[in-house]
Formats: sequence, C-alpha cells, structure tokens
Amino acid sequence: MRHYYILTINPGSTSTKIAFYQNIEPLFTETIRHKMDELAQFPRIIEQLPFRRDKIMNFLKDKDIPLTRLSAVVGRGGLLRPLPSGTYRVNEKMLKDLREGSYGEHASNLGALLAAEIASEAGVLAYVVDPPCVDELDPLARVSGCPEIERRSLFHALNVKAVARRVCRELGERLENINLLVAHMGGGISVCALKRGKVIDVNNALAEGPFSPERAGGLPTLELARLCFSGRYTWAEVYKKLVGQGGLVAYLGTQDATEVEKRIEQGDEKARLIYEAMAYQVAKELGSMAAVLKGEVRAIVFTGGLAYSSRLTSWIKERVEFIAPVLIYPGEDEMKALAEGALRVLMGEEKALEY
Ligand SMILES: Nc1ncnc2c1ncn2[C@@H]1O[C@H](COP(=O)(O)OP(=O)(O)OP(=O)(O)O)[C@@H](O)[C@H]1O
Ligand SMILES: CCCC(=O)O
Repeated sequence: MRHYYILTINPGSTSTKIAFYQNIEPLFTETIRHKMDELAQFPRIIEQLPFRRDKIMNFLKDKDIPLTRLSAVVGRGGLLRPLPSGTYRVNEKMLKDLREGSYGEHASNLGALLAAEIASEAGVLAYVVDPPCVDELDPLARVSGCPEIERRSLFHALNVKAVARRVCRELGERLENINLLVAHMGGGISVCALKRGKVIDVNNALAEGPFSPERAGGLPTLELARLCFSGRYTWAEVYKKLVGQGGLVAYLGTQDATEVEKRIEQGDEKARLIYEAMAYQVAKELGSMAAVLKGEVRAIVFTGGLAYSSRLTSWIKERVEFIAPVLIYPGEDEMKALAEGALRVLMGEEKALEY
C-alpha cells in the first residue's frame, strides 16, 4: 500500500492540536494549550493566524519533518455555509468566507487558513473534513418559535461523527441501523441526537443548550434582551460574554475544569455548585434529545476533554442512564478523523467536495 504523509491541524478555542500521520498511523502528535492571556492579545480570532502558524512550523522543525515530505495538509473546517458531511478541498471562496467571518468567528476558522498556508508552501492540497456547519437537521428542528430566527446546526461534527463510527465498530452495529445520543464536552458543548447516523437535532453549541467552560449556552430570552438594550454593552461585548467568556469562565474565572476540580477538593462551594450545574444542564439536554429520538436510543456517548472527569461524567450519568447505557470516550478522535478524511480522497476512495 502506498504511503501518504498527512499533517493535521485542529485549532480549538483553548488549544492547537497538531499531528503528523503516515496514512492513519500517527507518527507525531502534540497538543499546545494556549493560556487565556496569551490569546487575549488578539482582538479577533483571525489575528491569531501567525501566532498559531509559528507554533506549527516549530513543531515541524522540532520533529525534523521537511515540508517536502507532506502529501496533504488537513485542517478542522470552520463556520461556513450549511454543508453536507464530507471532505472538502480548501478553495479561495472558502478562505474568503473564513477571513471575513461571513458565518461567524470561531477558532476552527483558522484550520483551513493554516492548512492552506502550509500546503501552498509544501506544494500540496489542503482539505477540511466535517466542519462544524454540517447540517442534517430535521425540518421540525429548524423551527425556533420566532419566524425571524431559524435554528442552525453548529456543533462538533468532526468528533461526533468519528466517535459515533467508533462506537458502532465496537458495538458491532451499523451506524445506519441505530440511534445514538452523543455529548461532546470540550471548551464548547454539543449534545446530538443521531438518527441512523444523521444528526437530526443538536443544540447550536455557540448559542443554545448547556453552558460550557467558555459558552453561556441557552439563556432566559427576556433577561438577555434586557441586557442587550441596557446600553451597557456593545454587540462585541455581548458576543464575548456569551461565546468566549461565558459559562465556567464567567462564574469562576477559569475555563480549566481541572482547576475547578482542585477548588472543589479544597471545599470551594461555589465551584461545586457551578460545575454540578453544568453537568445538570448536559443531562437535561440529553433528556430532550432522547425525546427527539422517541426514546429509541442504543447508547449515550460522552466525549471531549471534559469526559476525562469522572466527577462530571458520574453526575451526568446518574440522571440519564435510565435512557440507555452510557459509554465514555474521553478526549477526541478528531486528528485521526481528519487524517482518514484526507486519506479517503488521496487514495481515490472518495471525491473531495467543492465548496
Ligand atoms: N483530565 C481532565 N479532567 C477534567 N477536565 C479536563 C481534563 N482534560 C481536559 N479537561 C477539560 O476539558 C476542557 C477542554 O476540552 P477540549 O480540549 O476538548 O476543548 P477544546 O478542543 O479546546 O475545545 P472544543 O472541544 O470546544 O473544540 C477544558 O475545560 C479542560 O480543562
Ligand atoms: C464546534 C462549534 C461549537 C463550539 O465551539 O462550541
């Protein structure tokens, strides 16, 4: 079998994950965690591009990987127009939408931009796989209750799809034959109802559902409207309150769940209340997604960085295990999913989709 060398880049809200694959074998992987004050120097996410690019180039240098060795570079896709699931070739139109933030600002917007810069230096193609804007919503799920506002599918599609495939392999099931609930719990939280492999409903992870380490999640609408019209905040300030500085950060001053757990162990009652409330909200969202699937759920899956926490997962589990067995896949499989998506195209098993 021919060997392809694939660089995968995954810019998350608090980290840049990088890996170098020979086909689907990881030769090197690294997670660079960014401190909040390090990122705070950039008013816009797009301005982090040279900072994160340098980190990647240092990684390649440290590991002695010349650009000439790369067969492809693949980044986590960003906020683009609603798209079918798949692998996309990065093109100028995609880069323009990401640079301009046409569909919103998000750390993952940097994925295609970083991949394109490095791929062009290496003289190879850049791809993205299952971006967060993958949209498989049931028509019922699009209705919000306010005609001017349509619900939007925006979630951790790459990891959710990859973990769902892995769960099915391990259960000996076919994805298209079963229903799953998958809760990705990282810097943001996506709680998904998968009906025969399709995410037919999910909380918009930037604007709905449980609060998360950095996101405020769904809020009481009238109180939010009052805050917006108070004259105390600009749109940019409100956005930051809801998306980058909400949730654990707003209540506790940190997005780091391990730090919150240390405080709980030292008897910090506020930290305990807020952390348990996050678990409570995830459980509540899972309950409503179980109703979406009419209770026909083969398994409930927890994944993402927070799934490493046995304290958090047991709080959620005790409220939802009556629905279906709970399976825990801590961290994420995103890097492998990126490599696999690019490899399917390099090997000609799948045609890259055009944006
Ligand atoms: N061992 C652990 N125990 C508890 N929490 C952890 C552990 N490891 C990571 N976390 C927490 O997981 C969260 C980050 O998860 P993750 O790395 O999946 O997020 P991200 O990739 O930055 O963002 P996103 O998943 O939204 O794209 C942080 O709150 C972090 O403190
Ligand atoms: C993946 C989009 C959602 C988030 O970052 O929380």
